[in-house]
Amino acid sequence: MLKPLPLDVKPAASFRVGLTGGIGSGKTTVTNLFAARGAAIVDTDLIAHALTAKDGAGIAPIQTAFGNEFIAANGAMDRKKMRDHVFSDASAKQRLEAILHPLIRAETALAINRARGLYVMLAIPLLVESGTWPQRLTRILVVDCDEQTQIRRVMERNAMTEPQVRAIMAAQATRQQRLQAATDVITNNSDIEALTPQVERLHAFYQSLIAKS
Ligand SMILES: CC(C)(COP(=O)(O)OP(=O)(O)OC[C@H]1O[C@@H](n2cnc3c(N)ncnc32)[C@H](O)[C@@H]1O)[C@@H](O)C(=O)NCCC(=O)NCCS
Ligand SMILES: Nc1ncnc2c1ncn2[C@@H]1O[C@H](COP(=O)(O)OP(=O)(O)OP(=O)(O)O)[C@@H](O)[C@H]1O
Repeated sequence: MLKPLPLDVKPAASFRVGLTGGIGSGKTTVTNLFAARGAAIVDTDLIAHALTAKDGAGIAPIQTAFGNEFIAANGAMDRKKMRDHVFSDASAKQRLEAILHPLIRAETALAINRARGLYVMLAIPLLVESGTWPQRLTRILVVDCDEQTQIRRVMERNAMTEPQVRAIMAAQATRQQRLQAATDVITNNSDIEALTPQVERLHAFYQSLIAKS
């Protein structure tokens, strides 16, 4: 039985876990398990989605830079169309990132200030790729997954082909680069049940580090 969540607790400001992993490695699945144990999750993918939803701050600059065809009828960014575009055109990806990354950083800073829980866990897909995140984090937790499993899970979830998934993976750090940057690793090659003991061990470890600090 899990203890009631410490929802009103201001987290230890200096203790920040950055969680990363390749596309489909299981970041969301793992952060949900930490959230259930009282960690405050700030998920930069969710922030990026909100910025590109109808009336999000990213919509007007994206419309100007990419044209109306990248805005869906409901006013949100057409995600599938943009995904196909940016992962086959590196300069388009750079233009999209130049619009969204400063907005994501600003919203992330606000979300960290609002966060309540035992500690803050920041889910950042491009943590290793970014020059700035690693030095702002206390721990770097990598969700590691072998490439075939990663590809299979994304193909199943997003109805994508293997070349499409591989094009996204090619735009990301390699598995090796992520593992080199890691202070902690969760392996997600088998079933969801295999994640729980790994999460519980690290959650206890993080709390012990906070208690000592
Ligand atoms: C390219 C877009 C349109 C694809 O949308 P889609 O709904 O298919 O994917 P979603 O946003 O849920 O992201 C899923 C995963 O794709 C990968 N990914 C997304 N953006 C990037 C990127 N710029 N470079 C490499 N991988 C990326 C990450 O592994 C991420 O977890 C979208 O991801 C986007 O707007 N990206 C730019 C913002 C960004 O860099 N986000 C990631 C870091 S917060
Ligand atoms: N251990 C597992 N067993 C079975 N399915 C899993 C497991 N871990 C994750 N999945 C499934 O694989 C897919 C990808 O997982 P998840 O969304 O957690 O990854 P992610 O790293 O957050 O993805 P993205 O990079 O696209 O944001 C999801 O459909 C999820 O339900």
